Order: sequence, then structure tokens, then C-alpha cells
Amino acid sequence: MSKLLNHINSPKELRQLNQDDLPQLAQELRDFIINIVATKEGHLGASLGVVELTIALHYVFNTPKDLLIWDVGHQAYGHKILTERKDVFNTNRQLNGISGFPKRDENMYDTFGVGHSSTSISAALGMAIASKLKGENKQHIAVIGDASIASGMAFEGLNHAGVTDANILIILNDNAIGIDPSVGALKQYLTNVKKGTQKQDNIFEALNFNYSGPIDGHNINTLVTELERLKTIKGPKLLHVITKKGKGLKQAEEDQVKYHAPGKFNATTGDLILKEPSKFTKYQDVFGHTLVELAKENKHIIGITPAMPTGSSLKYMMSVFPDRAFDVGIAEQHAVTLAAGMATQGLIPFCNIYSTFLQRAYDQVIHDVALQKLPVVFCLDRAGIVGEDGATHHGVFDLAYLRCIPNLIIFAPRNDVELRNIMHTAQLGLKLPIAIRYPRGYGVIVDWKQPFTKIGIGKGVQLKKGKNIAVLSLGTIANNVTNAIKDLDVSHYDMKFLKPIDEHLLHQIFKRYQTIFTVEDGTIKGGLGSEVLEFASKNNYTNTIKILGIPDKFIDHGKVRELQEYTGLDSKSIKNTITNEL
Ligand SMILES: Cc1ncc(C[n+]2csc(CCOP(=O)(O)OP(=O)(O)O)c2C)c(N)n1
Ligand SMILES: CC(=O)[C@@H](O)[C@H](O)COP(=O)(O)O
Ligand SMILES: [Mg+2]
Repeated sequence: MSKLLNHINSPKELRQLNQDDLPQLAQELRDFIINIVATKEGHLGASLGVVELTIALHYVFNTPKDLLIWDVGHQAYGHKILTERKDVFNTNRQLNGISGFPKRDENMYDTFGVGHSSTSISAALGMAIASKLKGENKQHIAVIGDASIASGMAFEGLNHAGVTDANILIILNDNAIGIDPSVGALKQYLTNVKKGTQKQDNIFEALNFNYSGPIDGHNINTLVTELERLKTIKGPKLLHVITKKGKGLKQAEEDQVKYHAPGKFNATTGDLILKEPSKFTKYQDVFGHTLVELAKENKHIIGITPAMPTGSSLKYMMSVFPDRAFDVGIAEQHAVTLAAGMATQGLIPFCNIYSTFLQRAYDQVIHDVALQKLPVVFCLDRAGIVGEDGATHHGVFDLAYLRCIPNLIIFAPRNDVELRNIMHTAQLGLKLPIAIRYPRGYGVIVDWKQPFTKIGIGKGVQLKKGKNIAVLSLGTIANNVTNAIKDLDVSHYDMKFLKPIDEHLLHQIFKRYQTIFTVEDGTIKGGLGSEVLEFASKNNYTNTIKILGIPDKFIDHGKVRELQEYTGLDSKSIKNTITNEL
């Protein structure tokens, strides 16, 4: 029974507790998180690891007047529960429920919207400078993990903050792991600091931060004492806190990768509740296994992931070819330019980045890859609607933001076999970069491991013959279209390549059908529909063109099926929309 937590709905109430009660509250908060995430699913390990830190921060600082900024925000469940959302926490990440990440318009304690990493230092510094200019006396506290602080953006923030007198406290939450174990020289440095071997050469002190720690992030009294002390010190400060990801749930501590976001589990035993195994394979695994297969035959193939070896399944290549597969940490910009450098030397880099995270490396794609016609193979996982992670993570912008880049080939496989075959085609020696985008979740072909065949660049295909209307789709959304039109007398074309689009096929289509639908799981503005409209305009076609895709607004969280319904991209909605035109 939650004796203390029952009575706490806001930090104001928390601050009325005796400090002696805080360990008990920590236990209750941890249990509360475990009980709800066990059935509702979500990010678990990171929030369990910062329970004491969350309580200590809200206990010591005067939130929401003092500004608390969480990096990534997947560790902020305790913060949400303590800041007026205990009663709705069971709606976390569900359609119309609260977001799994801090979100400014959800609650005043959420000072900065997050989901992508490494923004907290810049945001906190911006707030601190604003407070100073406005003559306000506040504290600004950024909580950032050891993997997120290694990103270029975090370093940019540190570099700036170190030459200001901004009243900013950075809490480095060091658990030595991101989603997968942290990597790089900074990780080695932090390990040495924890061993007590490198205190004299403190990197943060060298950047003008008042450094303290490392301290035990699970000792709430130590945390409170140190935070109280730091509250009195002006200027940029960094507190190094050591925590354990998954703290308090044995399995989560022991298998930190799995329990980052474990799905459903038994709240009492911690054991995972295993789903009925699917006969299908996840696209990420089709990618991961196919890359190993190809790399065995082609020694020029290299794999690159910025901090997502498990999520992208590059881990398979990392274990078979450790010298040819690189986890570079949360460093999307570096990942792209690293790939570009390799490509100048004749290597064939497969740079796997979630669609949403490639947004971080847009200039690198243009300036370092496309402009120089370097044949980097971008594998963009999690394209389209991703589901419960919501607006920060949907991979719906890539078609629009990539289509305008010269020299870039853009391909979206309709199924597992096409993903394999385009990977095979790409390593045969393209003269240009290619972006291959595919969704989160399972493929549609059980027997996907078929012999490779080469895909003709820029060629679309007709999937169904009918009269009246032509439906043009791109990528796996074709499967919804196939279902939608099975009883309708309409034609269906899979365009496969957004760029170069199959103009020969488009001429045939425009001559044969008066009404043309385009369907894509990317933004209506800028993707397949826009390409087809531009084609029509260029060639003076006056056919009716209807574009189905993601509307011009941010789509919140929910199940993929629910969000497809919401955006009109599920089979039933597509069917209704097309039927209205027949
Ligand atoms: C720009 C960006 N790249 C990748 C991710 C995916 N991602 C989410 S959490 C995470 C690891 C964060 O590790 P750390 O900062 O150490 O926090 P911890 O989970 O250990 O609390 C990664 C790579 C992301 N959210 N944003
Ligand atoms: C917080 C974050 O960015 C990741 O944990 C993300 O939620 C992973 O997404 P997948 O579950 O699709 O790998
Ligand atoms: Mg970490």
C-alpha cells in the first residue's frame, strides 16, 4: 500500500515530507512505476534508475519556478507521477492519454518538450540566460544521461555554458548505458573518473564547470545534501551521479537492454510476458540478417549505427564482423559524415538511422553525401507512424525532406523481400546515395529469405488491374491499399522509388485513368503526392489527383492501427475514400 505516495500529487506536497520519509517514498514510487508499466508498457529501466534523483530534485528545488529539464525524457515517469499526473499515469503513451515524454502543453512542470536526446543543456542554458535578462532569480537544472551527453549537441551546449555565468546545474546521470552499453572515449573517461583515477584532469572542470561527484544516485540523503549545497553556488555546475538502470527490479538490473522498454511483464516477478511468437520477422531483423549475409560476400560493406545496435539489429553484424560494424553513440551527424568518408575510399557503408533521428543530420546528408555523389546506403528504420512514442518519433517527414535533395535515390520496399533485394542492389555498386525507408514492426512475408534479385532503379510496378481509378502507393502502406481495394474495380501501382520516379509508368497511368490517388505514410506536403502533382503540372495533365497521407499537423501517440485510422490510412478508411470517388 502506498502510504506516502497516496497523499502526494505535486512537489509542493512532497516538500512537506520529512527527509527521513523520502526513502520510503522512493520505494512506493518505484512500485507504482513498475505496476503500471508492467501492463501498459513503456520505458522502464531509465525511470527506475532515477527515482531517488527525481524525488531529491523536486524536494530541494522550488519547481516549477525553478526549471527542471529532462534529456530525452524517457526517464521522466517519476517526475510525471509527482507532478500532478499520478491519476492519469495509467494512460501513459495511449491514444488520448498522457505522453511518454515531457511535453510543455501537458503540464507546467514539463519545461521543455523532448523525445530526441541531448537537447537539455542548450535548453537549460537558454532558459538561464533568459532568466538573467529578465532579472529573475531561478535555478535551471538539466538531467542528462551518459550516452546523451556524448552527443555533439550536448558538447555544443557545454562549450557555450562554460564561458557564461549562467546559473545552470547539469546532472550527469551516469549508468554506463544508453539503450545499449555506452561507447566511446568519453565512456572510458567516465569509467576512469568513477575508479578515481582521473580526478585531476577533469574534463568538465577544464570547460569551466564547477564539478562535483561522483556520488551515489540511489542514496537520497547524499543527493539532497549535495543539491542543497549546489543551490548556493552560482554559475555553471555539473554534478556527476552514479545510478543503476533498472534499479529495484532484479531482471531490469540484470538485462538492462531488454528492460529499457520491455513490453508487458509480471509486476511481482519481473518476468516478461512473452507474446505468441509471430510467423513474420521484424523489418529490422530482415535488415540485420541480410546485411550479415551480404557482408560475408562483399568485404567492402560496413555497418554504422548511432546508438541503436539493438533497435536497428545492426548488432548481428557487430557480432560477426566487429571490425566492420560501428556503434558511434548518439551521433547522427557524425554517423552520416563517417559514412561519407568511408564511401570516398571505396567502402560501401550501410548507415542505419531511425527516420526521425536522421532529421539531426540533414546537412550532412546534403553537404557531405548527396552533393558529392557518395554512394552511402541509408537504411531508415521506423519510417512512417511508429505508435506509442508519438509525435517526437514518427518517421513521417523523411519522404518530404529527402525528395528535394538532388542525386539521392529514395526507395521504400513493399515487403521483406524487397528490402533484401534493394540492399543487395545497393551493394552491387550504385553511383549515387540511396535512402531505403521501412517501418517499425513486422514484415509480411514468412519465407523472406529468398535468393537475391536485382531491382531496376526507378521502376514501379502494377499490382492490380482495374478500371476507373488508379491508386499509386509507396512502401509498405501498399498492403493497406491491397486490402482496401480487393473488392473494387481499380488499379494499384507500387511506385517503389520516390526518386527517380517512374515517369514512363506515370505517363501510362495519366493517359489511362482520369482519377488518381496517391497513398503514403509520410506527410502529404512534400512526398509522393507532391511528386505526382509536379509531374502532372510539368506535363500539362489535368487529371484529378487525390493525396492520402499524414496531414499537416503533429500526430500524437497511440497504437499504429489507431493512428492509421486517425489519419485515414487504414484499409477501411482508404476503401471509403476511394469508393466515394467511384
Ligand atoms: C537524437 C536521438 N538519437 C537516438 C535516440 C534514441 N535513444 C533514446 S534513449 C537513448 C539512450 C539514452 O541513454 P542515456 O542518455 O545514457 O540515458 P539512460 O537511458 O541511460 O537514462 C537513445 C540512444 C534519441 N532519443 N534521440
Ligand atoms: C526513447 C527513445 O528514443 C527510444 O527508446 C525509442 O523509444 C526506441 O524506439 P523503438 O522501440 O522503436 O526501438
Ligand atoms: Mg545512461
